Order: sequence, then C-alpha cells, then structure tokens
Amino acid sequence: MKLFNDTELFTTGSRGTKEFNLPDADVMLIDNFFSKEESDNFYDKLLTATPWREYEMPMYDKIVTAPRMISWHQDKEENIPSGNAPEFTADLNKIRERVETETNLKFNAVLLNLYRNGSESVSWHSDKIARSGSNPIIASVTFGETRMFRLRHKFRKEVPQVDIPLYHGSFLIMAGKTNSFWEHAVPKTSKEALPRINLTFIRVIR
Ligand SMILES: O=C(O)CCC(=O)C(=O)O
Ligand SMILES: [Fe+2]
Repeated sequence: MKLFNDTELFTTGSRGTKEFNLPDADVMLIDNFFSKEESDNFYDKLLTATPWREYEMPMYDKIVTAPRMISWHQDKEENIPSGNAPEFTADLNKIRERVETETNLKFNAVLLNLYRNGSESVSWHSDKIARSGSNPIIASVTFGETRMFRLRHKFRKEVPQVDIPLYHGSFLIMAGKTNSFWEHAVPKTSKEALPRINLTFIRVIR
C-alpha cells in the first residue's frame, strides 16, 4: 500500500523535546523522533503486516469489543510466561532499538493499537499491564494520523487536564509516578481521521 508517497498526509510537528511540568508526573515528548520517511515506511508496513485483532473487554456488566484493534508482541524469555504472544518482528525490533537507545532502558513487550478512524478511541485509564509493576515506564510511539492524547490527574480535580497532539513519528515517555497519579485517553474525534498506529513499549517483569 503506497498511500502517501507523493502527498503529505501526515504532519510530523516540529522537531524537539518537550518536558511537561506536571505534578506527580514525569512526561516527555519528542516530536520527529523518527523522520518523515522512516515514519511513512513504518506506518505502511505495520498497517499491512501486523496481525491486528479485535479485543474484548469488560464494560460494566457486559463484554464489549474495544473500539480499536490491537496486537501484543513479547520476547520469548524463559522466566516470563508469554502465552502464545507473537515475538517482535524485524520492524518492531528496529523501533525498539531506537527507543532503547534514547532512554537507556530495556523493553521486552509491545502493545500495538490501531485506530482505524476518528470514531475509534481509548477511554480514560491507567495502564494496568500484568507483571509490569505499579509505576511502569511506558514508551509510546505514534505513526499515522495525529490524535489527541489526554492526561488527567486522578485525585486533584483542580489540576488542569493536558492535551498533547501525538504526531506521526513522535515519541512520548511516561515515567515515575505518572501511571499511579494520572489517567490518559485518546478521545474520539468528529474530524476526518486516517488510521493511527500506537506502539506502547513496556518491560514485563517476572
Ligand atoms: O494510543 C495511545 O496513544 C495510547 C494507548 C494506550 O493508552 C494503551 O494502549 O494503554
Ligand atoms: Fe494506556
């Protein structure tokens, strides 16, 4: 699929690192972490080659299909039960390497999310990823459509909500107490929206 070779479908923001000055949180954004060319290439390949699947989740007393598609990949390590999770592909490894070099951290699992259009979303939550501890470091990469990433403090209602547009090729890291004190969401949008791919890297511990 060569959707965007000669057109500028996705904006990439201006290059640079931004640290957010938020209470009880450690959030940093790097726009243009991947070049436009790299981002177009990863978007194209991930969109077509990922084993995207629907995801059933509990919602009140029902089980509903999440309004996005997902794919979970994990290293086969002896001490970590990985079920039947597929391993990292060559492209996922390339992206992981860049993230690890930047952060000096090691990640052994990635959750990919695909928002096919503006009606797809993720509602308010903190990341409750099994075996990653209560303060996991979450490294999040975006390819494709720019969507708004919202953060809100869980306990201090007077702290303003933060809206961060996540551009094609951007890299967001949430560390420290962020996950214990803040929730995040990617809301629906009524604007025309092409697909967006998010990769959330995490370190799963024993
Ligand atoms: O798509 C995003 O940027 C966020 C995804 C997310 O919050 C999650 O998968 O837990
Ligand atoms: Fe999340």
